Amino acid sequence: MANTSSAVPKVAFLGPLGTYSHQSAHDKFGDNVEYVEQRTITTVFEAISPDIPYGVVPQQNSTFGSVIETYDNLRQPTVGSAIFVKGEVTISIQHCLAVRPGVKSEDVSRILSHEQALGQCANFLSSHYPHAVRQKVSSTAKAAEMLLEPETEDPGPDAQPVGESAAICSSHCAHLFGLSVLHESIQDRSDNFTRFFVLSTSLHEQPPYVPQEPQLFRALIRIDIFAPADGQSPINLAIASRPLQLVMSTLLTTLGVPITRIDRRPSLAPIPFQDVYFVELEELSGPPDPHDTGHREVAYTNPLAGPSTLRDIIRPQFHQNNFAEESFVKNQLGIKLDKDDQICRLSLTAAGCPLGPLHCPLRHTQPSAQNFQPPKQLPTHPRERERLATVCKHWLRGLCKKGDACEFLHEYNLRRMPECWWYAKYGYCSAGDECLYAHPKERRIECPDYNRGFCKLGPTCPRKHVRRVACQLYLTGFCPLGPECSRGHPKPGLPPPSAYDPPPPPTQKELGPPPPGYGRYADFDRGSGPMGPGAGGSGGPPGPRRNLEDVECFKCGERGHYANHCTRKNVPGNRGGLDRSYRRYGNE
Ligand SMILES: O=C(O)C(=O)Cc1ccccc1
Repeated sequence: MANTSSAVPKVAFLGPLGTYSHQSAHDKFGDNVEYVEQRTITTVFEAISPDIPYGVVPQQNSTFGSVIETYDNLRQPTVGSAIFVKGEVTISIQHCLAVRPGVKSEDVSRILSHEQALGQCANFLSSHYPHAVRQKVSSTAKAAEMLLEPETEDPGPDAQPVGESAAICSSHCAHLFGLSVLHESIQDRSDNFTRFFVLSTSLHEQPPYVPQEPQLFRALIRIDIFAPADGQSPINLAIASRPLQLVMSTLLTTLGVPITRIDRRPSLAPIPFQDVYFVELEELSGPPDPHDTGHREVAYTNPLAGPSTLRDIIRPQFHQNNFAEESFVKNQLGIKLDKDDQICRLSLTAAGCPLGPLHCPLRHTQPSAQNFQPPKQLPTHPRERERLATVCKHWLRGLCKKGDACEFLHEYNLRRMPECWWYAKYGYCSAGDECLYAHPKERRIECPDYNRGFCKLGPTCPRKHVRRVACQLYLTGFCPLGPECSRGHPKPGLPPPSAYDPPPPPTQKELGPPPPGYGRYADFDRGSGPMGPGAGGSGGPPGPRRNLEDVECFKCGERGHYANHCTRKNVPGNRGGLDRSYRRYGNE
């Protein structure tokens, strides 16, 4: 049994002797320690100190779930700073119903036990003792002990008989207290296990039990909001107002190790409906065993220390490079650098860090999303490439309907203006250098390759491709018209390099009349070609200027001037001028 020498380490447990906590503590520590019984789980936590450096508390039952009192104590700030979860032990729980010797089952009107034991036997109690009052006490052994206590209060002469009490405890406990067992193995599930935490004042020291080869490593992480003390930054409140569930869900999707358990209790922070989470992580040393009953040697690893991938989750060490120059820049030059904090691993995930860059204590780098875009595929066809480098002529007039989908540039860029229509068509533009549109010099000469029969550049060739029917005379040997011939005279030999040179700027004489429809000359360009007067110069070849005496004003109907020079502004009719519809359709 317990070693009473004061030199041996002490282990606090939920007493009195005979509890499952006592049994589990003994399973773990054996006879090499002194056991110090405590009245409640809370007092076990309180007892842990340099004098009593270890404790054992029930934590989770396979049937009834978490031991609330333990988790409530795990919320305390001392846990994680002065008290650490250092190990665990799992035992099988077999309850019995014990009574004072001589008490029969029909006399039982009250059943005492720890709330966990009452919960694990709930079905049995409902079916066998439906009318018995269930009373929670601090432990199973305490319940057994209470059966032996004399009635303290005098019930008075008129009081009804209260009946007999029974206790749910282990058979060993019943035997210890000299009780009779009415029913054995009364828990609702035959496979009923409870895990106990081994608490220690030291995170690093091995507790006084023989360490076995651990089969897995676990870590318990508490995620909480700490209440802002007076004078503290209001940032804590800001964090508090953020739902911690978000942190949790992000953690779940981000952590690379299995989360074996999550518990949640109301936070100790004075914020309504704020919870504290306990996340249990597991680092498997081998593949998980599907027939695993949970009885494996477990070592608790400090997630912040030691060679463990768990540490990387809590304090990720990646991306952190300290260069020698940094200290020189900071200390010698006194230049402020970016925060030296670790980079927040959550911020690098797709879900992002729920605390945001303002409230997260770690560094949030913000690489541009552009960095992760695949490079934009340039069109392969040279003509398409040329388009990408050309301002959209429709956009320039505010008429492009394609918006972002337009393959031309939507920006003012004088270097990338589209080609001047007049220049492209006629090889000159009367606006000359004033013209905002592009005047590619090559456009003014005919493509010597095309004239020979084939230009490999096709439509992308900057020079003019003028289609001509080959001159039959020339092909058969001699054309008397020579260069004046309007038909093609394809040369068999390679053109000289000078044939590709842009021509010298045209002289005023060469320019001739301005192209049809161009600006201020537009009125004079309405040639009397096949489309008749007023057909417009756009697209048509420049015709000879009309004699003004032949021109009839569209507005007033008089001859001698165009409508834009009409002085009779108030004449009614079409577009403010005369109604001349009768002329077209007759006078009816
Ligand atoms: O009361 C005890 O004996 C305890 O150790 C707590 C407990 C109760 C029921 C199952 C497991 C642990």
